[in-house]
Amino acid sequence: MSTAVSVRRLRMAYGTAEVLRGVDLDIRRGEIFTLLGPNGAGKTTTIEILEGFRNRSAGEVSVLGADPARGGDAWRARLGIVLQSWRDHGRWGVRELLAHVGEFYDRPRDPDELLAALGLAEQAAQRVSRLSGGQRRRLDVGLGIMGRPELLFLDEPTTGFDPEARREFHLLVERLAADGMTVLLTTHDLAEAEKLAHRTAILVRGEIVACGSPAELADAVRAESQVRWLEDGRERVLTTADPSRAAWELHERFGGPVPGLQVRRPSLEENYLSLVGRAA
Ligand SMILES: Nc1ncnc2c1ncn2[C@@H]1O[C@H](COP(=O)(O)OP(=O)(O)OP(=O)(O)O)[C@@H](O)[C@H]1O
Repeated sequence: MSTAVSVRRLRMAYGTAEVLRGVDLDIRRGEIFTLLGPNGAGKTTTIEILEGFRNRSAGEVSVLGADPARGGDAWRARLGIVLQSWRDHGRWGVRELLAHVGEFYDRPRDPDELLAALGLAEQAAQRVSRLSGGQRRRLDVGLGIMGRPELLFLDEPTTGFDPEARREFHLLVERLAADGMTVLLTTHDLAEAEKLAHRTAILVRGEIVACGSPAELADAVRAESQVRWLEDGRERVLTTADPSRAAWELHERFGGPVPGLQVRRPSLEENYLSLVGRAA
């Protein structure tokens, strides 16, 4: 499979503040890739560099075969960019706004087909300012994909969504990827990354601390369990990547059942938080 995005040793500083410290990434065509990390990790900075909106301090970046710092209009037309929110079109009608944006592209989508795919057919004539938050976000995606982009950037697309709106949004992103679009999205939400992404990179303080498929990430993140037991009247705690072996060794040492033995495997969520905490 060919590569949509390749990033090597990407560094970014705002003045003296180092925000990205040597980021490496490869995103394949047709992949849903999530950049996951806490506030201030550098997610928006990374995608702004990939979109060509921000000049990097150092490193090599290729997006759809071009360096974003030198990408021209033809290159930019192959990207779909969904900003955190378009706020300034409230007075437009929903269909009217899509049709208007379509005029900027050579091969725009049909606005009515797109409205149906977005689940917004009933809102076609409504003013943008009257949409709910979830409907608004779906329209934002519609605006981003009107020109049939090869690569879609979504910056924290589901912030503020209720579970139903989130599920519908995920289905929409999955359909787009199934049609061959590459999708790069940022999120704070581990569950979202786990559910939606083919692969996820966890960014903490400008460094990738783990990257892989949900299963690979679970292995990387679910690294440590706690083994507890009672010895000499006190509770002992051992943190280990191999709790079965630790329990077996204790069993050997005690020559039988281990008093008060407990093995606790933290949830992926707890481990993600501890990974984020450790790196910070
Ligand atoms: N234009 C700027 N000038 C100076 N510092 C900036 C600028 N933009 C972002 N930063 C700083 O860079 C760091 C990374 O910000 P960025 O917005 O990339 O993080 P993020 O992971 O997207 O965070 P969030 O999840 O809160 O959106 C933060 O410490 C932020 O304060």
